[in-house]
Amino acid sequence: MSQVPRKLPEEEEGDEEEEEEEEIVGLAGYADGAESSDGDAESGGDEAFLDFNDPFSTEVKPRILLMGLRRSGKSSIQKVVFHKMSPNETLFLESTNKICREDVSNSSFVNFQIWDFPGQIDFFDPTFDYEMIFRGTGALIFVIDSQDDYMEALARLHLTVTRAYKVNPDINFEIFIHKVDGLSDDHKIETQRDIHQRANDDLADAGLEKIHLSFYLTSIYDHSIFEAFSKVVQKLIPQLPTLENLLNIFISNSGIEKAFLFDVVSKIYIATDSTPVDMQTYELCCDMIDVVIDISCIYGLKDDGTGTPYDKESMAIIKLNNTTVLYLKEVTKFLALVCFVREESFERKGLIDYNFHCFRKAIQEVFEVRMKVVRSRKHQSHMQKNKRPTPNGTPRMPL
Ligand SMILES: Nc1nc2c(ncn2[C@@H]2O[C@H](COP(=O)(O)OP(=O)(O)OP(=O)(O)O)[C@@H](O)[C@H]2O)c(=O)[nH]1
Repeated sequence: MSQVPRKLPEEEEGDEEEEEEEEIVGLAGYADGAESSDGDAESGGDEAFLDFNDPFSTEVKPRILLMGLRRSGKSSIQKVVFHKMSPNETLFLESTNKICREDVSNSSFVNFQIWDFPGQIDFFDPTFDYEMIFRGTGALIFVIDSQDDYMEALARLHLTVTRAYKVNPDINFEIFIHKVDGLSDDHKIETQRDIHQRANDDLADAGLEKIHLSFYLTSIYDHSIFEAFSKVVQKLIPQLPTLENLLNIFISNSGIEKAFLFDVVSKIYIATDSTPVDMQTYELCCDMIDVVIDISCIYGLKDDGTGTPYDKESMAIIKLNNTTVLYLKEVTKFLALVCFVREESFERKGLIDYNFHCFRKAIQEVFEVRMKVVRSRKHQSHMQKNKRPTPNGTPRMPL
């Protein structure tokens, strides 16, 4: 089953060629057609898997697997992060009984597929082709319910990680110690330490200490799940170091304290400058995006309901009572820059805006490089197809 990604109002069909390119570079609009270029994947056809075996396509459209025991919270995470479901509503989610594949590439900059596995599935059943699944995977998120006894989860984690690593050593293993909203601060730290220790000991006992596991404390009841997902996604973005560099240059030349590049739809931040991120700052950014989109949806659309709530004109300034200014500006149709600026630095808004203009241009250039590669690749494969003779031996093109 594939679920339709959340969309903001107004959907238009775009030119097929253009749509595919835009989707890859992340410059596509909210108005993109609902048709997914992953139609093959959705239908479960072989072509989808062939596509994932191609290192280039893996790079641009990685697959993220959500695994873990039953009721650990996998579907809730997916619904809250990508469908804006309120955490309380997840109480009524039914147990997943088959693999749910969702392509998020048409709904946001963040361009990947999420596969939600049912907790009770025995994916090492010989009839189940796990090799095929792990081969095209960028990240494997293993969800552990911290409010439950996690011994069984740890055993399953070990089995999953070792099998997956054998098939594809490049997978990022991301462990979500989930539902920590029910734990005290001390208990959280202790649980994380214990899980970390046991999981790594198990790997060391199996002689696999080279496998790296990353741990996150998460809950759908606060922003921790968005922050953790941001970090998982960032590791899959090949342009990340360039984006970080650009952000560093931008903030140091503009007197800005901190800047985040956000995917507006999912509120995942795809890059930030190299100063440390604190949770409160991130939460404020998320709240600001919500305010901007909500107000724009209510007052920004035309009388007949057309228009988009986020476009080239989108920007917002919020002055906090602690002499800090929050400044949001549109970068591309999917991305927003959210900055923290001191009031005195914000007096030089002209300078900030000029630097922003340069920053935005640089970002677009970064993605244009990718677009050129995609175009030339497409052209090459088109030429190769045309060169192949027809089944009766006659050439397809005049020689
Ligand atoms: N307290 C708390 N409960 C959560 C959290 N995330 C999910 N839950 C609850 O956990 C229960 C199970 O969530 P699901 O998302 O259905 O779990 P699942 O892993 O997809 O389960 P299967 O589909 O059976 O594999 C639901 O009642 C959720 O409301 C969390 O962060 N904190």
